Amino acid sequence: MKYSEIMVRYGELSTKGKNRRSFIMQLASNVRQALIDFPALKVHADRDRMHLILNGEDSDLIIPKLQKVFGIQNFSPSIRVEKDLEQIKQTAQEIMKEIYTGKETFKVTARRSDHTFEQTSDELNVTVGDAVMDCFPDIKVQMKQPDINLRVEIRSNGAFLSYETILGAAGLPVGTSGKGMLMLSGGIDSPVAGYMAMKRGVEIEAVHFASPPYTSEQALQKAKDLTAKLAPYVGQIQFIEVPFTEVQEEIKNKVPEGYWMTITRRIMLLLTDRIRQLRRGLIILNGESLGQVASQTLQSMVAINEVTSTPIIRPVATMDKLEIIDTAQQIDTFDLSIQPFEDCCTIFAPTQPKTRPHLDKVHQYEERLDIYGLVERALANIKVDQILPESPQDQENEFAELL
Ligand SMILES: Nc1ncnc2c1ncn2[C@@H]1O[C@H](COP(=O)(O)OP(=O)(O)OP(=O)(O)O)[C@@H](O)[C@H]1O
Repeated sequence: MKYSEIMVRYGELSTKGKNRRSFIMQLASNVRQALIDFPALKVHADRDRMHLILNGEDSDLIIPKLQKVFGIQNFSPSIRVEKDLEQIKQTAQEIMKEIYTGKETFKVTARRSDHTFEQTSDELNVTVGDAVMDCFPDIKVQMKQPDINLRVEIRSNGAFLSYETILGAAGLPVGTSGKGMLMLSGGIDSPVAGYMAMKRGVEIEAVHFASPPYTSEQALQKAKDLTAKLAPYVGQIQFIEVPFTEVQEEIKNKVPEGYWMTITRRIMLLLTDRIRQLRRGLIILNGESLGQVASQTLQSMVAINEVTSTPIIRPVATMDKLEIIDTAQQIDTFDLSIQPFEDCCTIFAPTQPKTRPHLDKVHQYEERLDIYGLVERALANIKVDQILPESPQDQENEFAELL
């Protein structure tokens, strides 16, 4: 069906009182960014709804992208016609001819914001309903939960007909809650943590620690590909690659094996916090989940967390692994995450990491390291890349390479 516009209904925005205006502006900007590949499309946001004027752009390509924008409850693609009863009736009939299979019940829901229009909403319900029944005399009308709800809206700039309500991604528009640094490994959990944070409005930047030559180019690429899977929710994500080889070699040479993991994680966190300060983030996010591995016991978390007072949000902390996997599958990161490229933590993993590290020992071993120098050198060599959503073209190319 050739739609002329998509009408967007806001999600939780309605409960946000005074902030409403800035929320709507952020959502409009996120929608524009997500649909940047459709130059003719125009976005008009008003207090209650947002209207995407398609100007000939293809709604089939736009809809999947719009479904990833947080802050949208649902949306309806609609057809615009002149505010003329004959045209409205005819379009209603055309829509029904396309979607009615002989079984569905239906009703018409008319709404009139232009009160100069010749019929009231109730009258329009009857007029359009009769027009449909002229075409399909046996069709059943049902007021409560009909299979097809044919909506007619009379606004100042035309009459709009729609029948579909497509669920949006809900949540809050990304950017309305400030910025957080997401510690992104190549695992299953951290991309899910990033997705969940974005859903609550947090803008994320991905921080990834790489230890070449111990970690491969593919491991780095995997982290970037995971970032590209998260990018459609915002349009683009900054990816910060932190060189971590020197830190890990120093730890391996100077710290007893049982404490490698704790001290590695402390320095990762310290570095992430410095990057956060430099890039004006407010919080740190990671994919830690309670009790999965040695680094994620409560005692370990306390020892690692000691290096900063910055809030660390752990969106998946209390989720079961199966729940996390479920979300990873929904957001299409799972298959990438399980690719077996060695991460910097796996390569330098001690055989028996301390699950209950003692802070006095941690401090004692850290004395052996020039932490200040290690941190400054790593910071001086970070690389920042802008990661864009994977385009359908890239996906085709990847597929072609496999053939
Ligand atoms: N190389 C890395 N770069 C950035 N962050 C990392 C890295 N390794 C671990 N982290 C952070 O520490 C958290 C816990 O790491 P851990 O090694 O226990 O999990 P993982 O299996 O590597 O990854 P995930 O938790 O994402 O499944 C990760 O979720 C991530 O936030």
